[in-house]
Amino acid sequence: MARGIRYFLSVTLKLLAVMLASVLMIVVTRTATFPSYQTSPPACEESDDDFIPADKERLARFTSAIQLQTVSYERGVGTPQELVKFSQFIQESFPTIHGSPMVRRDVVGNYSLLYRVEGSDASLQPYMLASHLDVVPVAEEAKWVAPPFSGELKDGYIYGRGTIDAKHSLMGSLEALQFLLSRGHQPKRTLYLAFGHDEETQGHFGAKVISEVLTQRGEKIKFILDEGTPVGDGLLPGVSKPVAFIGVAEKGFMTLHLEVNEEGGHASMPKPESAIGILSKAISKLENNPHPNMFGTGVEARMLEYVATEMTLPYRMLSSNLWLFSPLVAWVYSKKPQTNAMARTTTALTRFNAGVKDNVISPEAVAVIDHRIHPMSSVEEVMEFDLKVINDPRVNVKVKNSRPPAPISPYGKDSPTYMMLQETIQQIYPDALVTPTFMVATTDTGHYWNLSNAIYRFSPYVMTPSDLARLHGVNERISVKDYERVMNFYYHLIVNMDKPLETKRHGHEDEL
Ligand SMILES: CCCCCCCC/C=C\CCCCCCCC(=O)N[C@@H](Cc1c[nH]c2ccccc12)C(=O)O
Ligand SMILES: [Zn+2]
Ligand SMILES: [Zn+2]
Repeated sequence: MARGIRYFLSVTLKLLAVMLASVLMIVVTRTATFPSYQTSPPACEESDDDFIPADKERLARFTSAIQLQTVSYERGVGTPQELVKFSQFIQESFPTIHGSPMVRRDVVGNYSLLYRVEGSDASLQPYMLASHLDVVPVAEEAKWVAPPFSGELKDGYIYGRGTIDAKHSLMGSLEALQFLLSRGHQPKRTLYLAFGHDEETQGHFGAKVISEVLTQRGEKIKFILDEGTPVGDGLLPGVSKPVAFIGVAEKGFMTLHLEVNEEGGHASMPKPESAIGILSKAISKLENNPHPNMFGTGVEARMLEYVATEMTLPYRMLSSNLWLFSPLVAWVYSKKPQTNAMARTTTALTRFNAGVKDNVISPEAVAVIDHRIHPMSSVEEVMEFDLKVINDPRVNVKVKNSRPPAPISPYGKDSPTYMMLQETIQQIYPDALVTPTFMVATTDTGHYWNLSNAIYRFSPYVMTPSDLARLHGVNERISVKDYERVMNFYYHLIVNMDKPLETKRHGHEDEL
């Protein structure tokens, strides 16, 4: 009997050792031979005629754009006079665009702007460059090193609300178009510039109406590029080179209104549970029971694989073997808010209101939860999860607003449009790696799904970890060098869109 057990143990141990050795071999082989998704940057053909300098005039125009306080506060509550002034400012600042017979300008939804630049080849599908006119309000003004609506130049940076969100792309695309038109260039492919006026409050009166106008015109758009993820410097652990993140998808969202109604009364005779207590327990349960970590099931895994060969060895090993290490990477990602946002549906408690007086038991308590839904989950799944966690019929849960995660746009070598975007980025950032990702925040593109199946979100400026807090925060700024890159990025993009979207290099024909 003892011999039998010994024999069984020794066979089991040998089997385990063989399995371990095989796993190790697979890990080592995959790490050593993992394919590179990076392409070398296109040859540089740039001449002086082919470059938009951030000269005095262009910088002055950008400063003026920042000085107009086009703030959006709440849904439907913006700054109409400033938006009108901004519109006039754009008309005066870009006379070549506005005087061109190729350009049609429409004011949509009272303040949003839609430009159509007629291409010479009507058989080609138009494409669209999007941005927005509005900005978020300023808080903590005293902490700014320059007034937030000054557009002041300080140590090589332009400071002000809107510099990276998103007047850089609005002004940069207009500068590029003006530069091209003033050189007598007519694009082959028709292009739209779409500037919503209320993106910061979800675009219900801007982008949504732009989308309706284009739908009425029967327009199908080849691809859409909106504001989005930047060129990260130090944002991705294990990569020392800059990484340009192209947002090929976007999380969904669900805003929940939670309400508890109980009997109020005199504070001297409380019941064991109050409306405030019941609601507090419910939201505390939600905070303590995060939605499942879904890392590895979506684009975030591809993001790591795209840069795997460029990572330092430990990260390279993990990223080229996600079949094995996904749970470990998922755990690491869950440790920091900005990476956790990529791993799961997040739960943010954004509002909590109750009570009117110190000695009155409040009959009512309300809270708002802002969920951002992982691209591989759904509105329904999130709701079901929350109700199970709360598990209390006294808590009334209502959906205020929701949007499912965005469809995933084509990416990689099979998508000529994505590859054109990648090459354009490399023309401006030759040292950067390029990788697909998804946006954890939402953009106006949520209103454009019916117009195109190829929607990308990218902002061509560099962002370091310490810059993350500037977005919607204090001391928002862009370097002069980056603003110059923004203008030249759009310039190259417009030029590249006139070349066949092919092709030999990637083995695909353009289907229009
Ligand atoms: C490992 C990391 C890799 C990726 C790094 C990426 C870093 C991210 C850096 C920059 C992203 C820039 C995003 C800019 C766009 C922001 C758009 C935005 O803020 N939209 C709002 C829309 C909104 C307004 N009210 C509501 C209510 C409910 C849902 C949405 C909104 C937003 O998403 O909050
Ligand atoms: Zn924005
Ligand atoms: Zn914003």
